[in-house]
Amino acid sequence: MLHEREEEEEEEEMDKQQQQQQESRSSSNKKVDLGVIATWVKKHASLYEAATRHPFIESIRNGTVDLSSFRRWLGQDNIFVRAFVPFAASVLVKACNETDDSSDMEVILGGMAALNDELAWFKKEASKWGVTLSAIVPLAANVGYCSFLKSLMSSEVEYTVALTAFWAIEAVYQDSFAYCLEEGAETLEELKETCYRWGNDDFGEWCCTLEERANRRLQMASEDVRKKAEAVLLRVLELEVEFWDMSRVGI
Ligand SMILES: Cc1ncc(CO)c(N)n1
Repeated sequence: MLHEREEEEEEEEMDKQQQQQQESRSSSNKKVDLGVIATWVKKHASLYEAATRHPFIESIRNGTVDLSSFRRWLGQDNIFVRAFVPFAASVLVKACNETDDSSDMEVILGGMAALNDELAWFKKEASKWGVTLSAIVPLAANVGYCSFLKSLMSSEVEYTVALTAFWAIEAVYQDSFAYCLEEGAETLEELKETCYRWGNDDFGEWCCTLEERANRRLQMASEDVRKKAEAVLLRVLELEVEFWDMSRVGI
């Protein structure tokens, strides 16, 4: 009897160990599913949060935003988007030169089509808010960000690195403005169109597709290129924080 009981306990112990091994295998699989970019967003969560939950964005979401801050942001962002167009075009050129996968080109082209509407939207929105776009001078944070974009256009910068920056730039705006459209947000009615411009679900889905394309390239990239891409992601997040800072009055 005692011998049989010991055998049963041994079998139960074996089953338990196999169960634990199975669970650890499936949890490690979950880690693989995260993807390189989501792993970096998790690793640098405080900087990502600083870029996507900035006080300027919080003030839009809770309805307390100073409208002169908003006007300043609008005038500066129009300048940024005009510098972003050639950067996006340079990512498209790198995609055509460096990848065999034509779906990257289609995803990037999709983003560029939106940029065309965006330039027209800034003109309309500026006249709604009495902002004379032609009179706006780029402030220091904007000059710095635009020159960073220009540096990424160099042929020395790998497609995978530029694609990661492209994703980060778009994803910060999508995440920030979607936050202002969430249930319970108190965003002013007259600011909802701006938030919707980047916060809408279609743009959100496009950003996810862009993230998948970037992850695919990052997975197959060398360690050196992955390191450069991570550094560029962090730099974009820092520049986004400085851009929001610049928009607040008196800075
Ligand atoms: C500063 C800045 N970052 C990202 C975007 C997204 O297009 C934008 N319009 N402006």
